Formats: sequence, C-alpha cells, structure tokens
Amino acid sequence: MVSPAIALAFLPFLITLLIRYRHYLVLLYRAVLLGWLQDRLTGVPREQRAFQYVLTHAIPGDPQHILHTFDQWSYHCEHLSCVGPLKGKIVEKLLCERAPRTVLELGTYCGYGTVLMAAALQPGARLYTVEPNPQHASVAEKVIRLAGFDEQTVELIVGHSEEVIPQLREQHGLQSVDFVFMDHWKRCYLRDLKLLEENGLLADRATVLADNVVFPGAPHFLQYAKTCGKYRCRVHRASLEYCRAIPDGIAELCYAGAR
Ligand SMILES: C[S@@+](CC[C@H](N)C(=O)[O-])C[C@H]1O[C@@H](n2cnc3c(N)ncnc32)[C@H](O)[C@@H]1O
Repeated sequence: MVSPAIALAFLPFLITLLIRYRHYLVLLYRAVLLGWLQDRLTGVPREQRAFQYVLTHAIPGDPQHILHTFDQWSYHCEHLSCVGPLKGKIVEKLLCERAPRTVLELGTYCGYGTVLMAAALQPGARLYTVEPNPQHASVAEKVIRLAGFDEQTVELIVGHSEEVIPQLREQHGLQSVDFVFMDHWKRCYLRDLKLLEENGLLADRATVLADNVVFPGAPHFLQYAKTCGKYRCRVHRASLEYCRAIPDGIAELCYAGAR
C-alpha cells in the first residue's frame, strides 16, 4: 500500500501534468473517447454522422459552405481529422500560387481537403485522391459530388497509396504530378515520397505538402526532405485542426529534380 503521505507528495506533480497536457487530454476525449461512445450508442460511424449533418445543413454545390459546415460539426460536435480551416488556408494559398495541372492527395478521409483543393484548381486541372478505407471513401465520394465536382475534375481512387502510386501512370493515365498533398498515416510519408521519386512521377519543381509534421510529427520524412538534396524544404507553422492550443505545421517541399 502507498502511504497517504507519499500519495500527497505526488499530488502537485500530477496536477502540474494535468494542467500542462490538458489540451491533449481534451483532444483524446473529443477525438477518441467521444467518437467511440457515439459509435456504440448510435451504431453509425462518426464519418457517416458528420456526412448526415453536412447533408442536412450545407448548401449543395457550394464548396465553401460545405467546408464551413464540416467545421461547425467538428468544433461543436466531434473532432474530425480533416486538414481544417487554418491549415486549409495554407494549402489553398500554395495551390493558388502554383496553379498545378495535376494534384495528388494521399488520404481522402471525408473529402474535406479534396473539396478545399478542388475549389482552388484552375479550369482543366485534375485532382486524384487516394483512400483505402471503403467507408471513408464512400462518404468522400458523396461529399465531393455534393460540392459539385465531377469525375473529370476529381478522381477518387480506392486503395492503399503504396499499391496505387506505382499504378498511377498505367491505370490512371497520370504522367507526372505537380502538387502532392500527403495527409495519410505519418509513418507512410517517407516511403511514399520515395515511391513517387522512383516511379518518376514528380514533375520538375513539383510541390509536396505534408500535414501534421509537428503533431503527431513525421521526423524521418522531414530529415530526409532536408538532407537528401532534392528538395527545398520549409515548415509552415499553425495549430492542429480544431485545436488552436496544440501546435502543428505543414511541410512544403519544392522538388529540384532527380540528382
Ligand atoms: C487525416 S485523414 C485525411 C484527411 C483529409 N486529407 C482531409 O483533409 O480531409 C487520413 C486518411 O488517410 C487514410 N489512409 C491511411 N493509410 C493510407 C494509405 N496507405 N494510403 C492512402 N490513405 C491512407 C485513412 O484511412 C484516413 O482516411
């Protein structure tokens, strides 16, 4: 048995920890526990619940209103792992500056980032987005079409990035890509960047963006990007989607071509 005196001695330490990491605890509650509980109570997956809300409240054919409705749900109901409005502005700004002809997104989830980027595309440009989870893909497909984007503008590919990337040229007619948005599992970033290089899919001066490089972080990816000599790399600091108190950032890589 721990004596009460020892337990009391640890109390200030415990309280300090709780205060210091309170934002992460709130995130854990909103992103994991609340979602799990609602899944059990309603029998409907979180992404489907979010889509029902969007369907009821958003204006069809208005991408900005659809994004805003997702934001409302995420701020007031449950946490969604979309790029969110703050980092979304960074992605949108860079995409508008670069005016790419072809865009590749890894990790579609509910289609938030897809709609955000599709709305900023130049006429005639095309976006390919890759998602392995069939339930997420089904929600994303509906969100993308609800926003008014047809298959000529946005192609949703259901599959794992490591299987889809080597097939992009032959099966999807994609010769090279000007703009990549990596937003899937962080441990896959480095592997998929190398896959894109090996398959000769990165156009000269292509831009590669990678979300969440501060939280939860992708240190091996960042180290490679900074030291391999093929990229100019910078990190745009922001905060985690729907959690202003947790720092996060988006890495921007500019490809200098194979060396
Ligand atoms: C953070 S969410 C993507 C958010 C989305 N980009 C947005 O802004 O709305 C991550 C998604 O990556 C997907 N994912 C996981 N592994 C993947 C892989 N190997 N290839 C492509 N997507 C993957 C997950 O199923 C999940 O839907």
